[in-house]
Amino acid sequence: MAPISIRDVKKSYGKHPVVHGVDLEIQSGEFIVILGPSGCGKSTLLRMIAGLEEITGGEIAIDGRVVNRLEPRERGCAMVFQNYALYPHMTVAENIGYALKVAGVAKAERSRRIAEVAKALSLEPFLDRRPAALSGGQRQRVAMGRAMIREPKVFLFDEPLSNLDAKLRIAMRAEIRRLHRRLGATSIFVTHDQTEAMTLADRLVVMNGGRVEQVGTPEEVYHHPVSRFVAGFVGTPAMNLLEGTINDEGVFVYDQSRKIVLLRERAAQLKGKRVVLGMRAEAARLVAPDAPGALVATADFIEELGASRVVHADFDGLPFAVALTEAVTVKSGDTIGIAIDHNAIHLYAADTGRIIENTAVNSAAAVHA
Ligand SMILES: Nc1ncnc2c1ncn2[C@@H]1O[C@H](COP(=O)(O)OP(=O)(O)OP(=O)(O)O)[C@@H](O)[C@H]1O
Repeated sequence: MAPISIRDVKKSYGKHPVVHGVDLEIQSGEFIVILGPSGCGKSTLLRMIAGLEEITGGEIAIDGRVVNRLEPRERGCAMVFQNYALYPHMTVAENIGYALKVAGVAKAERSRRIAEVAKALSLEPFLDRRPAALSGGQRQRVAMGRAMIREPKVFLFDEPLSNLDAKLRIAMRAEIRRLHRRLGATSIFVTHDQTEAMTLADRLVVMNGGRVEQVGTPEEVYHHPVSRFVAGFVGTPAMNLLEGTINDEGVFVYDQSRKIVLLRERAAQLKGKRVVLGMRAEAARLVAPDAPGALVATADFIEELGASRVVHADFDGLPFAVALTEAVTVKSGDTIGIAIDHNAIHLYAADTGRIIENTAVNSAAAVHA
C-alpha cells in the first residue's frame, strides 16, 4: 500500500504536448479509475507512473519517494495490460512465477506462492496449461496473477478487460474489486468504458484532451458533473444537453424561438448569456404531448434494458433520452410529451463549458414558459 502524488505532470512527444499538467493526490489503498475518450492521455499518464514513459515535466512520488528517475522495476508497481502479454511457451504456473524466478526466489518458496495466487484467482485447474489453451478470461486472470505474485505496492491496469466479452467483463470486474478489498493495494485503472469506471472506482478521474476535467466519487461525478464534457461523457445514456440563450425575461430559449424553461432565481444574473441546459434521462418523464409545459418530441427507438428502458427521442433534431422504470407502450414514430424535473437541471456556460454554480440540483427553481 502506498500513496501516490502526481504534481503538474506533463508529457510531450517531440513538440506535441499530450498531457498538460496533471495534479492528483491518491490515498494509500485507494482504487482510482482514469476515464476518458480515446487519445485523452490516460494510458500515457499511467505509463509515466509505471516508468514506461519519461516524464516531460512535473513530479511523481510513490510512497513519499520521487520516482521520476527510477527504473520501472524500482517503483514497486505491477502493471496489467489489455493484451495480457503472457509468455506463450510457458505454462500458467511458469508465467505466474516468472518474476520470482528472475528475482532468484528458491523453487519451494516459488511453488508455495504460485499455489496461493492460483487459489485466489481460481486458476488451480489450469496451472500446467499454456496460454493458447485458455479462454480470454482465464488469460486475464493469469496476467493478474503475474502482477499479484510480486506483492506490489501499486497495481496499474491499462484497459485490462476490453478484450473480454460482456459477461466475462462483468465477472472480472467483480473479481478485481474483491481482490482489491483483500489485498488493499493502491490501484489505478484506465478505461474508456464508463460503466466499468462507475462500478470499480473509489474515485474517478475524468480526463479530456490531456487535462483532468473532474475528480470525485462516481456519485459526485454522475450527479454533479462540473463541465459540459463530463455531463456528456459520463452516464448511459449521457446527459441530455440543450444549448440556448437566457432572454431578457429570464426564459431559456433554444433554437431561435422555442422557449422552454424559466429559471426564476438565477435568471437575473444570466440574462443574455449562452448556456447549456443539462438533464439526466431519469430526470425526465413521459407525459401527454398536450400536457402543460410538455416538451413535444418524436420517439425514435426504445432501448429495452430489462429492469428499465430508455426512450430515445428526437427533439427538434436533437437527441433526447428519457429513462423509465415502468413499462411503456410508446412506439417508434409516436409523438410524445416530455416533462422535466426542474430540481435536476444543470447549467453550463456555453463558452467555457464549466458549470454555472448554484444552478445544479436543488437550486434551480424553474417552470415552463
Ligand atoms: N509514442 C508516441 N508518439 C507520439 N504520440 C503518441 C505516442 N503515444 C501516444 N501518443 C499520442 O498521445 C495522445 C495520448 O495517447 P494515450 O495512449 O495516452 O491516449 P488514451 O487516452 O490512453 O487513448 P486510448 O483509449 O485510445 O488508448 C494521443 O493523441 C496519441 O496519439
